[in-house]
Formats: sequence, structure tokens, C-alpha cells
Amino acid sequence: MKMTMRWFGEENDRIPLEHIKQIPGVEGVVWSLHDIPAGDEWPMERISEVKEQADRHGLNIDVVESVNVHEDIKLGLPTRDQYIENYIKTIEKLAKVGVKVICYNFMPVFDWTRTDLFKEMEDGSTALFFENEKLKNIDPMELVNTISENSAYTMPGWEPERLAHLADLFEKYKNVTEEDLWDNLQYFLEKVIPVARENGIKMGIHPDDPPFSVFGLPRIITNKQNLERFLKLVDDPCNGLTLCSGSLGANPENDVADMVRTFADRIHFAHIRNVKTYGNGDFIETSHRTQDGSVDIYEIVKAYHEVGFTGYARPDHGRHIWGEECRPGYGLYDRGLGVMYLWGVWDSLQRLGKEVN
Ligand SMILES: O=C(O)[C@@H](O)[C@@H](O)[C@H](O)[C@H](O)CO
Ligand SMILES: [Fe+2]
Repeated sequence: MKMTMRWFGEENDRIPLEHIKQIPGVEGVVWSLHDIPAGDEWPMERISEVKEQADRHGLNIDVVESVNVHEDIKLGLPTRDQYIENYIKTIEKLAKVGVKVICYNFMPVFDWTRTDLFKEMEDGSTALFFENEKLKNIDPMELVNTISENSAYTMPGWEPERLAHLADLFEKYKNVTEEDLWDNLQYFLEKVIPVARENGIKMGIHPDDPPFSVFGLPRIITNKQNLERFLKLVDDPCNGLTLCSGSLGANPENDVADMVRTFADRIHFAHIRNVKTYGNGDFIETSHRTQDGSVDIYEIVKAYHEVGFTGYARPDHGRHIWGEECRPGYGLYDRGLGVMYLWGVWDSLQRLGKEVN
């Protein structure tokens, strides 16, 4: 397991690379060019700039999250070919600086969805919260406003410029069914995966967060059966998964450890975090520790260990603790604690394995 940490970029993240470097066992940053609109080709100078910054701190840039997929590709519009062309050029450029994995998602309109970014927990910390009833009764634009107002930074997947045309976007999706979305995903993969393979890059789709439909929009990367279907769309090792325990774990029916065991060789990137589910569709993000949430993180790490996972991992979101002012879900402290929990479990399994053999 190669440990990484998400970093939003020099002027876009309060956490300096010096601090990331001090977290035990973190070898690389998971990065992106967050200001480049989905569908545009990434400029080589900008890519090289991040590579140099990371190099200076002895961190690798092997994983990119995300190269976002333009809405026209998800909608299957004739204009998609141009955007796919740009995507391919970006893949080729990323390969030039040694990128190994690209994480992306195929969620219509919104990336992750929460109704509260700073929900207070019993211990005084705050965390991202999803309230099912509230979502049912809220106008999508109101949610966009809450999320952009609440944050000092632009939230990936919630770009105000794109979401300004929300009504338009919803209109375009009106007749797009889940089956259409599958077809459009397949079309995209058939063009992109061969290029990724030639360039030594593995693609890892991120599951939908939460793993069910929001605002009536279709969502398909949601459970084991659909992950299986996804992997068969293009049956190539480069067509793989970013297995996100927190996204999938928001549906208590998903058994993430079982997915690790089943899809082991197609998991290129592990997002590990815990959520507490309440049985009515509500959930809150908790510390990584198994006892603190509803997802058995210990069992998931054990499954990765059992299958001999050598891919990349990162602590996904964390709570906001110790008064830290940070991007929602992306503070230094709780994610740092998360890394140490994951290593604690991993190292003890490693040692036990040696003692048994
Ligand atoms: O919830 C998060 O912050 C991430 O796990 C996702 O936003 C992820 O970066 C994207 O879905 C990947 O494209
Ligand atoms: Fe994730």
C-alpha cells in the first residue's frame, strides 16, 4: 500500500507540502489543476510546475484526482468527441511527468453532495453531513449556494461558473436514463482506456457520493453489481476503480471489504474513510476508527492486506478538529490521524503475518 495525501495546490490549499511530508509514510500528493474547467486540455507548463513543487519536497505526483469529465460526455452529446480528444491529450501529457493513476467520476451535474459542511458532533468537532429529508425538500440552487457560501475555497465539483447554468443542466438530463448513462460511459471508456494503456496510466473511477440518485439525476457507480458491470464495459486492467469506502459505505447494504476481495486487481486507488449511517439515509463523516462509524475500516484494511494490495491509498475526508480552519473535509489534523490509524492496522497485520509464516 502506497500512502498519499490529497493536496489542492500551492495557492489553493492552506496546508504546505512541508507539513504533508511530515506525516509518517506519506510518499506522494494526490493533485489536480482545479482551476481548469472540465473538458479543457491541461497546459504542460502547469503540469510540470506541480511536478517541480512536489519534487522539491521529495513527494511523488503519481496520482491525479481529478481530470473531470465534461457534462457533454456524460450526456452523450455530439460535442463530446472534442472533449474526449482533450481528455486524451491531457492523459498523454500527464504520462510525460510520470503520472500512474487518474481518478475521475461519472456523476451527472454534482460531485459529492452534503447538506451541511460543518455539522457539530458531540465532541465539538465538525464534519460533513447528509440529511436525506432536507435534500428532498431543498431546491438544488439553494444547495449550491450553501456549499459555495460556506467555503473559503471553490469546491471541486461545485464550480459556480458551471452551476450557474443549473436549470439548463437539469433540463438536459431530463430524458437521460441510467441506461443512457451506461452507454455514454462505455463510449468514453472505449476511447480513453486504450490511450491510458499505451501511456502506462491506470484509470480509477470514483463511486457516486452518496451512492444513490439525488434530485432525480441518474447515478450508476453505486454498488457491487454495478461495479462488476462497469469493469466489464471495457475489460482491461487499466479500466479500474478508486474504491471509496466512505462513498459506498453511505449505503449500509454495501460491503466494502467484500468488494476489496472481489475486485482486488482492478483497484488502483483506495479512498479510506468512515461514515456513520442512521438508517434513514442520513450519514455523517466520522474519524477513521472502526468504532466511531458504521463502516468496518479495520476489516477493509485487512482485506487490502490479504489481497496484497500494492496500489495507492489515501485517507479520504476527515473531521475538522483542534480549531483548524480548512477546506471542508480536507484538514491536516484528522486526515493525519487517519493515516496513522491505517498504518497502525496495516503494520500490525504485516507483523502478525510474518509471525504466522
Ligand atoms: O469527496 C471527495 O472529496 C472526493 O472523494 C471526490 O470529490 C472525488 O475527488 C471525485 O469524485 C473524483 O472525481
Ligand atoms: Fe472518495
